[in-house]
Amino acid sequence: MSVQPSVPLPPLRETVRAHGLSASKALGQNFLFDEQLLDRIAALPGDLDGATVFEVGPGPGGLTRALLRAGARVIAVERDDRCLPLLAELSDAFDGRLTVVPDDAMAIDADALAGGPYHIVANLPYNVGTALFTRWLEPAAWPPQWRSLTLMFQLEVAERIVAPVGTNAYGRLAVLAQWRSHARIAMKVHRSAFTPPPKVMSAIVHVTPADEPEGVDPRILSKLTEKGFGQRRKMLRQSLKGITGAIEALDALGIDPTRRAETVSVAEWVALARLLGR
Ligand SMILES: C[S@@+](CC[C@H](N)C(=O)[O-])C[C@H]1O[C@@H](n2cnc3c(N)ncnc32)[C@H](O)[C@@H]1O
Repeated sequence: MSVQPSVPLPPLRETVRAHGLSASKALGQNFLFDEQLLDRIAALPGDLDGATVFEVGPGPGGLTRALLRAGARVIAVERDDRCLPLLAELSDAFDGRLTVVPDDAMAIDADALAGGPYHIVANLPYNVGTALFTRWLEPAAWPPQWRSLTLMFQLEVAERIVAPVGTNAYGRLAVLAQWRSHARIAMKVHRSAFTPPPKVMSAIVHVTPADEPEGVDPRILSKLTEKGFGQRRKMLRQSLKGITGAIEALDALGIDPTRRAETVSVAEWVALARLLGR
């Protein structure tokens, strides 16, 4: 479905030029202007007609326009006040379906703002992208209030999120993203699609909640992987020795303590966390 604005909007590049908005490196700004690409990204969460979407960093609003065209109600958090007049025009053109929160996304409770089920869609600023992502993966209650995450990362980060065990990219991010979620790279995006083009390639990761393994405290899993991958070249008996009971748990599960964190599968980390939580 495609909902057109009630007031015709000029092409985004023109709006940006008219407002004299230039990209700020400090705020991680790389803008997307290609409407077809933006519509493809907005289609990744599935049918958004009438759905609520939380967007971090709308900037001048390219992705926001695509989400609104897809019929979503959008709540967008933007730190850069220079973008607010452009976003206000967008909200008017789409009959108030866009709410802009001028704040730092790190200080925002998205669950409370959305007030019900919602999707998260964002071309994330690289400086807070991973911190926001791990926060969305770590709620105590599961399934979370969000129904899907559709997030643009640098390709290297996206590869770390979906990495299988035993690969160089496999680490804490992969375990946190995979132990109770399905995570996949949905689309690679060439650097030339952005203004200005970043130095590296990007990719969109799509994540949906999966069933949660029983009897696992997410805080224990978080601690274990933090220690294990914090010293990834060390043997487990060394990297995990600061966690009470961890060496005994390795033994009880038949996990060789001379192995390294990157050889421990997601299921093995989960089993370790479960045993330590008893
Ligand atoms: C990569 S740009 C994406 C802009 C736009 N969504 C697009 O796709 O063209 C990242 C956006 O996040 C904003 N931003 C950076 N840090 C932020 C933060 N902590 N909280 C909210 N927005 C932030 C930037 O101002 C910028 O607009």
